[in-house]
This record gives sequence, C-alpha cells and structure tokens, in this order.
Amino acid sequence: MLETIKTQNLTKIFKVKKKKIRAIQDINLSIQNGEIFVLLGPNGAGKTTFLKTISTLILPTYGDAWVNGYNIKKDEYKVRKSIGLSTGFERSFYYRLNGYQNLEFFGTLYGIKSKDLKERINFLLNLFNLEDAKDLKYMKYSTGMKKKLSLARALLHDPDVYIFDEPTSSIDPISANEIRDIILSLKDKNKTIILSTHDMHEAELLADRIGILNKGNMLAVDKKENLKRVLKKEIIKVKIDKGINEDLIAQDGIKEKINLFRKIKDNEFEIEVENSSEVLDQLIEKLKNQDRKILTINVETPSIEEVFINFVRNDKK
Ligand SMILES: Nc1ncnc2c1ncn2[C@@H]1O[C@H](COP(=O)(O)OP(=O)(O)OP(=O)(O)O)[C@@H](O)[C@H]1O
Repeated sequence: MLETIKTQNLTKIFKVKKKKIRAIQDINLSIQNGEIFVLLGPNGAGKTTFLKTISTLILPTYGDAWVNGYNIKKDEYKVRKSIGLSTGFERSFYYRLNGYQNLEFFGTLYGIKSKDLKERINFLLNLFNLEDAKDLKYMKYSTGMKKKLSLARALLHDPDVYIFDEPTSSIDPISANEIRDIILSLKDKNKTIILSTHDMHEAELLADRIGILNKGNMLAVDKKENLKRVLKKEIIKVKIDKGINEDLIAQDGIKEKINLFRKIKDNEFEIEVENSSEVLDQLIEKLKNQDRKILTINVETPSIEEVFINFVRNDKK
C-alpha cells in the first residue's frame, strides 16, 4: 500500500492576544492510498485546522506533512493541484457569478481544456443535482447548494486526494446520502479521502479508519472494529422457544464472563460480555442442555457514537 498523506508532529498554535491556542498538537498520521479516513472530534477539537494545514491553507507552527508525496511547505502548489478541497466556508466563490460560471472559472484555473471543461461541469452539476441552479447567482444559493457546489468544485480536476470538511452538514438527508454514495464511488476509483464529520452514522458507513481528535490531540486512530473492541462490551441477544431464568444460564464456566443479564421477555434475554467469541459456544451448549431451542441469536457491538463519547469523556488531559 502507498502512503498518500503523512504528517509528522504536525502542530498549529494560534496566538490570540497573549493566549496560545494549541489547535493541533504533534499529530502523526499516515493515510494509505484508496483509504477513507474519517476525523471525529467535538467542537473546537482541531479538525478544520488539521484539514486546512494539510491543504496548505494554514502554515503549521512546527512539524511537517506530505500529500501525494509533496511537502506542504516546499511544494505548496503541487499539493494544491493534487487535492480536491471542500471546506465549510467558501469565501473564494464569486458571488455575482452563477454556479456554472463559478465552476468554469475554477476549471480554467486548473487548466482544463474548454470542451472537456464544459462536459465535466455538466456532469458534476448533474451529479450534485444542481442543474436547475446552474444559472442562479452564487449569492442566491442556499447553504446546502453552496456546499454541493463546493464539493463539485473539489471534483472538477479529478484529483487523487479529497479533503472534505463536514461534507454533509447543512445538507438534506436525501442529498446527504447521495453525497456519501459519491464519496464511496471515489473510493472505488482508488482515490484517497479524508473527511471530518459530526455524523456518527456517516462515520460508521464510510470510514476505513477513524481518528478521534480532542483538544488538538489525536486520542485514537484505528479501524472501526478495533476501536469498538476497546470498549470491551458486546451484547448477545437471544430468543428461545421456552422461558428461561438467569440462574439456568449464568452457571460455572460462563457466569464470570457475563457482566449483565437482562431478561426482555419470558423467552428473550440479552447478556453483556467483554468478548462474545469467548462465550458463544458455552452459551449455546448451556441452552441445549436446558432443552431450549434457539430461535434467533445476534451479537451487537458498540456504536461508533459510544466509542467516540467514551474516548472523549475519558480524556483527562
Ligand atoms: N484563525 C484562528 N485564530 C485563533 N484561533 C483559532 C483559529 N482557527 C481556529 N482556532 C481555534 O483552534 C481550535 C480548533 O478549531 P477548529 O476550527 O480546528 O476545530 P474543529 O474541530 O474544526 O471544530 P468544529 O467541530 O466546531 O468545526 C479552537 O479552539 C479554535 O477557536
């Protein structure tokens, strides 16, 4: 696997009057080619600062980063050409130009030939459902339309790397789903994507790996399933053909592994365990010995929301 984004002790300290704000602190991250990396963090955690720094919009106070092999300080122009960037605040759009003209302007800046550009713009306006708004001046766009145009612009020059700051905030649920599909289709083309979000369902759906930022520090970086394992909490939900009580299940060999037994109905219960694979065989055996037939059995792992809250709440730094 190739490394597309790499940061080394990336740090940004803002100075406001005499106060120092450590927006991001010693971030070491490596994102592989073709990966979707999702950045989570509470308000003010440093997500936007991180994304802007690797996009060359902000200079780090110290530390370094490389995007597509180019250094953010020495090869600023090449980094910018390699990335499709969409941030929340798009001051750079021209308010008096319409949507089409704005994309035309930026496409020309990217050096896309006029005929190809026309095709590309029409394709993107269609992709983001903006055809009806193409002749509307940017200043009359709704917040969601502005966001979509910003994403369309990020895709204009078909770059290898995408940096999206909250790509679906202020977007209606149907359009948000469409945008998530577009992001997944970029991954299918082996593009690399880093995005921030407050939407845990989005993180669950898109992320190959997740990074949890809090107060400028990266608390955890891992695949979803590994982050979930940290909580050591899995729920086994069971439905059987007859009634059962806790004492018939929580017997020797299995009792100490059950953190919680919850009876849902006479013939339905759930148990909370650290690791379901250590319990399942024994549980099934016990039910069999009690002459109970299993109708359904499911294992639920913690949600990314639980994981996120757990990491941030336990961060005492
Ligand atoms: N230009 C700036 N000058 C001073 N402080 C700044 C500047 N930009 C960001 N900060 C501060 O840096 C910290 C991180 O802000 P940042 O916008 O990166 O957080 P975020 O995780 O994107 O938050 P949110 O989820 O609310 O968008 C905050 O304390 C913020 O006030």
